[in-house]
Amino acid sequence: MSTDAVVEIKKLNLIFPAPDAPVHALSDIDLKLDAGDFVSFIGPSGCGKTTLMRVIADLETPTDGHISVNGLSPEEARKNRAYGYVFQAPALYPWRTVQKNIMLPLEIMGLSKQEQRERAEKNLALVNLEGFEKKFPWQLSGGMQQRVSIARALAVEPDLLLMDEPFGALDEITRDHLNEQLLKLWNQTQKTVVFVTHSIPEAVFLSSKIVVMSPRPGKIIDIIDSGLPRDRTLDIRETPEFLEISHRVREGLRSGHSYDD
Ligand SMILES: Nc1ncnc2c1ncn2[C@@H]1O[C@H](COP(=O)(O)OP(=O)(O)OP(=O)(O)O)[C@@H](O)[C@H]1O
Repeated sequence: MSTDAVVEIKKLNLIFPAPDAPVHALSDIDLKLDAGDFVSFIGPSGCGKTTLMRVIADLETPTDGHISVNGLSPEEARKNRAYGYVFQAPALYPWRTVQKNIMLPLEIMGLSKQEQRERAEKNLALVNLEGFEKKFPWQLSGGMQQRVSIARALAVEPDLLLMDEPFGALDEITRDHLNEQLLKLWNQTQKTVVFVTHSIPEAVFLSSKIVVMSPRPGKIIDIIDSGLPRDRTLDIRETPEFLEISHRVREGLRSGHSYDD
């Protein structure tokens, strides 16, 4: 395995055991993600996007094959706090303020109170939520809550930001706005991001690499290295280059019969 890759996966399979019919969730996955990539996993419901991300995060164990994260096993990488995870729902504690929500994992890490406060402040600024430290989650909109959970994930200073359909529950206007903000954040922080989505425009707009998956069993059908500039605005969605990549994603999904599901 080369050491420059942040994530390297070779011939990986994952079969969920079940007494009646085991589920072959991931089949022969080969994938290499480089530092600074913004990678989207796109595919229909049940194709294994979340499972693949959970394998990277050491939340699932593959049945066979090889995976390394920063040249280490996923377990070692997790112990080194390589991951920040953002879920579909913001999963904030309602009885803790925004600041205290962000500080919680830092408290568990044993950082000093001052370091916790500094990191909360810095990462709230990154998601444009300065001044909201003392608010409670229920005082914020859904989009703002999701930004808090992104700030919380970034505050542990992970190499890899793993995002599982973080904007799936939001309206399209809010989602567009957050997509633009997320791209800015990616450019500012130079993090490696892995992002799960069902949306072709979202995947093409955000990504430097798009991984198209098909169900039964979950396979990678196509890996598209996007030639779009890193610094993009939503206007790019009207350009022939954007439409060409979208077309290739759609063709990949169609060849995997994803539309039948
Ligand atoms: N713990 C588990 N035990 C058994 N089967 C599971 C388990 N977790 C996931 N699966 C199955 O594995 C397959 C892949 O699931 P996964 O959640 O990764 O898909 P997905 O592409 O993320 O779907 P969605 O877009 O709906 O979130 C599905 O058929 C799912 O039912």
